Order: sequence, then structure tokens, then C-alpha cells
Amino acid sequence: MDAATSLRKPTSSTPGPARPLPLPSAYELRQRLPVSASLARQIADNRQAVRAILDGEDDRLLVVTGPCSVHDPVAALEYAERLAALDKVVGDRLLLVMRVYVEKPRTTVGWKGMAYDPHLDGSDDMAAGLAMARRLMRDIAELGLPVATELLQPMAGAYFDDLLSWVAIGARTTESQIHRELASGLAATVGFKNGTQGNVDVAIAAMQSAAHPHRHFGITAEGYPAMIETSGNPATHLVLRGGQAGPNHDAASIAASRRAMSQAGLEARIMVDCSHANARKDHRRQTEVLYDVLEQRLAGDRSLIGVMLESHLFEGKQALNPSALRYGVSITDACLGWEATDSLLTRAAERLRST
Ligand SMILES: O=C[C@H](O)[C@H](O)COP(=O)(O)O
Ligand SMILES: C=C(OP(=O)(O)O)C(=O)O
Repeated sequence: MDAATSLRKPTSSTPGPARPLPLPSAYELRQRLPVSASLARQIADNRQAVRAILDGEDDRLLVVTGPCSVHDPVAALEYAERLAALDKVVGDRLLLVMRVYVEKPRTTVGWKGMAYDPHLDGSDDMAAGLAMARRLMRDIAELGLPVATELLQPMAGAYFDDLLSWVAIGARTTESQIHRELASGLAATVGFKNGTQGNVDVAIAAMQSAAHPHRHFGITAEGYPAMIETSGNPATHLVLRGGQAGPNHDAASIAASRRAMSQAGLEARIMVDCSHANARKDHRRQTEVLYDVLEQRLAGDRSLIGVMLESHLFEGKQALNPSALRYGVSITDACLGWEATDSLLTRAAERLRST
């Protein structure tokens, strides 16, 4: 960027970048909000627990559950406390991982998540957003819960990836080489979603790419441009989330995905996202999708390693009106409420115990 560009303010007649606003480096934020040695050990154990499910060494069902997006740290922590309590009841059959999604990919435009706009007012105070996101993830990890998020902006990951046990690469970015490179350098397990059209081949290609070492453009934790070298991440799996043609959690779709993965030389490891197009955008349908997956697994399909739920303290969603927000209700996709989530997961664990 030359000096003229760096000083120019955009107007409707002079489109272009405004002057950049510096952010703290990932190193600075990690220093300010450090991870203790005991928390680092616990996160390493949580990552290993997820991998053990992938490798078939642990036959529990991996359950990634939580709000579509977190916007209120108090409500997110209350959800986490309830999930940690539920873990004591269902932890023998389910490995509960909490969705702490701080970046949202939008179909066109909209609120992009806590990391971008933590004050929910369009001020885009990203320095505060990154700190709020890291603090929240650390608080949740300190409850003993494995933390999951979608990594969207490759630069943002460095601010919190030391806290993550599971990462999604979403339907809109699975085909992106940049996100595959990012996944290839992560210590956490990565679930690649099928594309929004329903195409699974892009997620399969993503898993092949992420398993390989890469060299790519990036920045160091201190904020300097660098060539990043990754060693490849074999801990990946497919996430079926449905597509434009409808759901893809039925036995025929899962068998087709299994075959495609085997033909590509990949272990068939599949998580079903019970929300999004699999629920036809009706959050209540997540219950029937989860039961369907459970029955397929009980019928012997061991490629089904996990499920994802969008769930918050209270059911549904609300418009983002900062002066009239209801506590514990999603401001992005509609979610199951806590009571429905608790009873669904309790019954799922009982059903798995009964066989
Ligand atoms: O899970 C979240 C949404 O489905 C995704 O971010 C797209 O949201 P949008 O279509 O409302 O922009
Ligand atoms: C954005 C999400 O999902 P997808 O990429 O499947 O649309 C999500 O899980 O929040």
C-alpha cells in the first residue's frame, strides 16, 4: 500500500481501502491472556480424546454442540456450565465439545461474529473482539470442556487456536486452498463441511490436501510476514450438513460419502451436522436428524463418528437489535433451547448404553 492509499478515506465516489487500524499481535494477546501449563495439558488431553474417536479407539459419539454464534459471554458461559454438568451424566457414551463460534461466514452480508463486532453495533472493535473471544474460549476450556470453532479468517486463528480441540472449515470455505493450508498446520482435529450445494467431493479433496505438508504465505505470532511451513494434519473428517438439494444424513447419502472417501484413500469418518440444510433450516428438526444418525450407527455404521447441534439457552433466534436483546437467544441461526438439548443428549446416551 502506498502512502496515498494509506491516507485515503473511502467515499461513494472514491471506493478503496480506508487507513488500516493496527491490532495487537497474536503474541501480545496470548501474553495478556495466557494459557497455564495445566490448562495446556488439559487441552492436549481433550485433543487426544477427539482423535481417539476418529481412530476408533474410543467408541463414544463426538457431539459438537452450542450456539450458532456466541455474542454474549455471560450467556455463553452459562451454557458451558450446563454442558459441563451434563457431561457428568452422559460422558460415558458422548464426548461433548462446545461450539464457541466467534467468526460467522455470511451468505451475503450481516453481523460477522464476536471477533469482528463484539459490541454488536457495527463499530467493529476487532481488538476488543479478539480479546473477548480469547477470554471466553479460555474460560470455557477452564471448565474442562473441549472448545470448537469455525476458522474463517486465517489470520484470526493465531489469536485463539491454542485453545481449540476441534475446528470446522465451513461449507463456504472448504474448497479454499488457503483454508486447507491452515488446517494442515493445526494441532486440533478438523471437520471439513460439504459445500453449500451439497457437494462432498470438495471436502474430500480438502482432507487430502490438509493431510499434506504445505508452505504458504502467512504472518508470525509477532505480526511479521512469513513463509509458514506445516507438517500436514491427518486428523480430519467429513461433516455432512446437507445442501441445496436437501439433507444428506440418510443411509444412502452416508454410504455414498463412505465409498467416495475410501476411493480417495481416506478413512471413512463422518460427522452429521443435524442443523443447516440437514434440518431444512428448521432448528426443531435437529432432533429427528440426530435420532436417525443414532439408529444408523446402532445398526453398525461405525463411520458415523459424531454429530453437531446448534443449541443455545433458549430456543429460536432473534433480530440483532442491541437495545432489545433477549438473554440466551441466538442472533444468527435458530437453535434448540437448553431443555430440548439436555433431554435429547440424555436420551441419546441412554439409547447408546442400551446396546
Ligand atoms: O451457521 C450460520 C449460517 O448458516 C451461516 O453463517 C450463513 O448465514 P446467513 O445465510 O444468514 O448469512
Ligand atoms: C456456518 C456454519 O455452517 P455451514 O458452513 O455448514 O453453513 C456453522 O456451522 O455455523
